[in-house]
Amino acid sequence: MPGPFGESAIKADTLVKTYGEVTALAGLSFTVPAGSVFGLLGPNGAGKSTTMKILTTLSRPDSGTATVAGHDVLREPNEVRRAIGVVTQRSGTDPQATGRENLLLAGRIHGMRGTAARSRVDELLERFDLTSAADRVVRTYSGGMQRKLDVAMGLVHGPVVLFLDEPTTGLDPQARADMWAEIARLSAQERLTVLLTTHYLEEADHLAERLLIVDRGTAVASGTPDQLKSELRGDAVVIDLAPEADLGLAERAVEAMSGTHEVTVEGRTIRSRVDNGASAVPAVLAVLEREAVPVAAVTVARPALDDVYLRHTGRSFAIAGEVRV
Ligand SMILES: Nc1ncnc2c1ncn2[C@@H]1O[C@H](COP(=O)(O)OP(=O)(O)OP(=O)(O)O)[C@@H](O)[C@H]1O
Repeated sequence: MPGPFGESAIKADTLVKTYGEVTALAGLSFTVPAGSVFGLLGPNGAGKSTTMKILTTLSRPDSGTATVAGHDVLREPNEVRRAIGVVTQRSGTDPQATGRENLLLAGRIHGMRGTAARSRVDELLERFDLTSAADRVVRTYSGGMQRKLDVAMGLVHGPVVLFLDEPTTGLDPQARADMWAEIARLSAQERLTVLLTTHYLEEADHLAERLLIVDRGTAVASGTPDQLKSELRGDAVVIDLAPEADLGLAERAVEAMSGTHEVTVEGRTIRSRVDNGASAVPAVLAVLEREAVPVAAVTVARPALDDVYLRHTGRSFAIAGEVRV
């Protein structure tokens, strides 16, 4: 179902931004379907923050255009600001005020007053599981609670697009899992469009329906996490043979199967690449049974997003994270 501004909540078209000699964005284009979670990934200095700043009207591109929620970021910045929520890495909360006071203040900044503001704040406190802590000052909150309050503040005026800059950096695993669940719920149930940047490939894989890998100000790869991973040579199927199995016979049988590549044998383990692991496993088992080769175990492993990242940026994610370009 198209939203009020069509199927795309964000359209960036050939964005260029330079800072003196440094080209932060070199013609970046992408679209974000309405109601989806979109992940922007890239090493330090790739241009993620610059992109966020342009889309949230805090910076102007040298050239190129962008629309957010159907409004042009340059010609209609006020309409864009009304339609978006922004949660930056640095918390915008006042630690000396209570959670409720912070939310009421955020509402007031958006012109919300009286009963409407109070009931919206109650609703958000409830949704983010902060009701019992609502009247405590924020400096007593755990990191996870503070982050939830940050996101609640970004949502107080009911935006249709939410920008989240590294939403779970510094959170413990439980708080991260809670935040993931909340972001997934917001997009699924409320058709909120979420653009997030993250340094956690696992987070991008888990949460983002589509990903854009940015490097040196341009898009180097995009697609669903599964699409990006399937660009690699498919799934790995690992067959552990029983001790009495005929190794040579098993290897020949697997090699002869169509759609099976790169068959290698190590000890009693046969590894191969297949296009689709889930459908290949029953076929592999059937072939080995026909040849009377006893099998101890079969496992399927999908390529990790880190492999995709390495392929497209020439650097592994962990190393790239430390490199300033
Ligand atoms: N205000 C500025 N003045 C000068 N150079 C800047 C400015 N802002 C960004 N840059 C440069 O532009 C490039 C892109 O920076 P940007 O902050 O967009 O990258 P990023 O992908 O968000 O990185 P990070 O993950 O470190 O936040 C970098 O080379 C950066 O040094």
